[in-house]
Amino acid sequence: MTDAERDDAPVELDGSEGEGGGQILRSALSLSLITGRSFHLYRARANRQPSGLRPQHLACVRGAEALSGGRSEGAEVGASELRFEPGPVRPGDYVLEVGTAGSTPLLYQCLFYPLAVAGGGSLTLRGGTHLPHSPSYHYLAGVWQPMARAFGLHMTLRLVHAGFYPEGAGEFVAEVEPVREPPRRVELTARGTLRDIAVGSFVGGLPFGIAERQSNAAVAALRERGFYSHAANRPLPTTRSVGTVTFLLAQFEHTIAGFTALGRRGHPAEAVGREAAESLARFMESPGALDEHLGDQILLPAALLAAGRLGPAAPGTTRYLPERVTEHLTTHARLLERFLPVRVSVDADGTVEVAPRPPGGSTGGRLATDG
Ligand SMILES: Nc1ncnc2c1ncn2[C@@H]1O[C@H](COP(=O)(O)OP(=O)(O)OP(=O)(O)O)[C@@H](O)[C@H]1O
Repeated sequence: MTDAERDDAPVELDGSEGEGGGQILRSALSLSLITGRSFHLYRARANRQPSGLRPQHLACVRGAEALSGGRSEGAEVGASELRFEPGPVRPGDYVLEVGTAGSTPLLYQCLFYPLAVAGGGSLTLRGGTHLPHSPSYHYLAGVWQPMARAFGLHMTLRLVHAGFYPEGAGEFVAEVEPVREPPRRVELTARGTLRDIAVGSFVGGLPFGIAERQSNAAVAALRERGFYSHAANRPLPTTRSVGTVTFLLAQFEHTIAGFTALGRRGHPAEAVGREAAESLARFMESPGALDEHLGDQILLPAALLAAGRLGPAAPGTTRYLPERVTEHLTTHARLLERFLPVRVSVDADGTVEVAPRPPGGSTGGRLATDG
């Protein structure tokens, strides 16, 4: 056991560091459940307006308590300080609500790793499934899920109802398997040739013609840039909420990238389709193997692999080239190094390496963002 793991004192976390958003809390909860270490978060979400914890963050705290019988202090809306003490995670089936339009994919990413490491189970999550500034359900299923599989983390996902802002009221069900055969090394430093672009255009509770207009615009904007794509328009089941989404899934020889654009009132369907196409076009201009969001999200499984926390296999190393080194990425990296004996470093060309920390070694090297 290393120093980083032996320490019984709560991990002290300054929530205003770097990006200063909700991700610090969500990842701290995941890591606390996996390592058994408690934490004290202060200045929570100091860089956001309004600052402090929001209902969707509290839903993650409640979820972490439900999985482990752990305890928290200070978990209230608007709170800037929180203490969390985990219990042992119990494999099993859980039904959790994020409340009005909180993100179920973000809640899932928080609880999935502890549940998988503990032996698996199922999560039925209710709230928003397609919300701004978070992974959409389609991104989770199309991009994040295959990435997790590369680390020996398997799941089955099923969308029951889509939930859009502001009502939310969506639901998805995840069957989480125990970890199997983690790899020794994950190398995602080149995407290789482009194989396929699928345009998915969806409407929930709104006229189907909107889905056709979104996908026509996305296909045309891609064609103008020299990319050929194929489209499928689908209705999504909803309960109370209505909304639309365009999701582009780009398959490369070695990696997958995904781009979500959401409809909003007063925003033409064509603009939504073009927005998704432009995100993909920007990605194509970079040498990145992974889109910028996966670039911060992959750090958690990579760190678990490097710390030997994914089953009995020896610690492994992950190397990848994200579209951009974002502040989300660097903030997340520093957090992981607080809980686990790992080192995250970024090369001059932007390649990220997550490796076991050498005995007596310091934390990562250059970690400046490019933006
Ligand atoms: N379009 C997108 N596709 C996939 N993932 C996304 C997208 N937009 C944001 N994300 C991911 O969602 C997460 C959001 O983290 P952030 O710290 O901003 O959390 P938050 O709780 O939403 O923040 P806030 O503190 O603003 O409430 C990040 O992992 C980011 O990569």
